[in-house]
Amino acid sequence: MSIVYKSEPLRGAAWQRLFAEALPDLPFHLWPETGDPAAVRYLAAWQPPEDLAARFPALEVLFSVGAGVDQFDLRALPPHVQVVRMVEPGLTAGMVEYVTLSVLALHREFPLFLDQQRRGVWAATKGLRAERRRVGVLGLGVLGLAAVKALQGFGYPVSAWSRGRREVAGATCFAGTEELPAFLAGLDILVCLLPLTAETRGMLDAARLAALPRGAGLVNAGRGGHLVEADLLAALDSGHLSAAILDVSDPEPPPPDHPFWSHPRIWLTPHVASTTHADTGGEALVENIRRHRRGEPMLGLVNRSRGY
Ligand SMILES: O=CC(=O)O
Repeated sequence: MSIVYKSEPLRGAAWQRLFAEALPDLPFHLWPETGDPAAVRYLAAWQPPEDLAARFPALEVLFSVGAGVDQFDLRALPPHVQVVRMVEPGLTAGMVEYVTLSVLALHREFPLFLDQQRRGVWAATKGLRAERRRVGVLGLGVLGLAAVKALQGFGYPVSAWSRGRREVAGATCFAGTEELPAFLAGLDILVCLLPLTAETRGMLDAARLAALPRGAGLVNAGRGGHLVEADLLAALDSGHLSAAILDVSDPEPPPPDHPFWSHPRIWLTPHVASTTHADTGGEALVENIRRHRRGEPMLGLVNRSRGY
């Protein structure tokens, strides 16, 4: 029985050392080294090999080394293979930082002031107290929930939307497609932390952006595929939206002549909102393999038909 790691090599080397101590009976191979392919029970990867099923016939669990699993072709995996996304405190903390920074930047109108600086304009605005700035988070998974709690700490009235009904202390929760317009209509800042699935692809389109109040701002730290980029540009250029902070695009990076590079009201970061940490991520993987061996549910287990 063994595990193969196929992703960023430095983190792989750290995890190999950790596994040698924590699970010494489980050989840890760094791709393209796999040992006996028929002995491979676990694969930790960002991009699995295309011939996954034929190459590793005894594979039981495919672990994503990141929070998302949209990079996997879930339909092509043998039905018995379990899929697990990364849930680890370092990844969550990084996302909380990014979302907090972005919401504070929009709340304090930094995109406007930096654009004014470039144009040599010195003009103050009145600003708004946090208690009056309505912030909404799309997605209430591990990351969405952590973001909601952090934002509540600043005094923002926070609401959240999820596919299924959820309750979060102190937050107004909306559920399902039918409640999406009401959720969006009550926001000054929208944060997208959804998983990318067939249902959420293209969700932030002209109609959804138009449902936000005039002057609202957008943070997308989910996936580029959630956003119809042309619709965002139109909403910014018409003045309906005030600014957008984007960590993701589709494709990544955007083509050299893409307006995202130079738009005065867009801040673009190169998919850095959060990454799996070598230490805490390795510990989370060890813990999940222990759980799997004991027949216990793994943290971050993906419902394959739902896609997250
Ligand atoms: O986008 C990054 C991840 O899925 O961890």
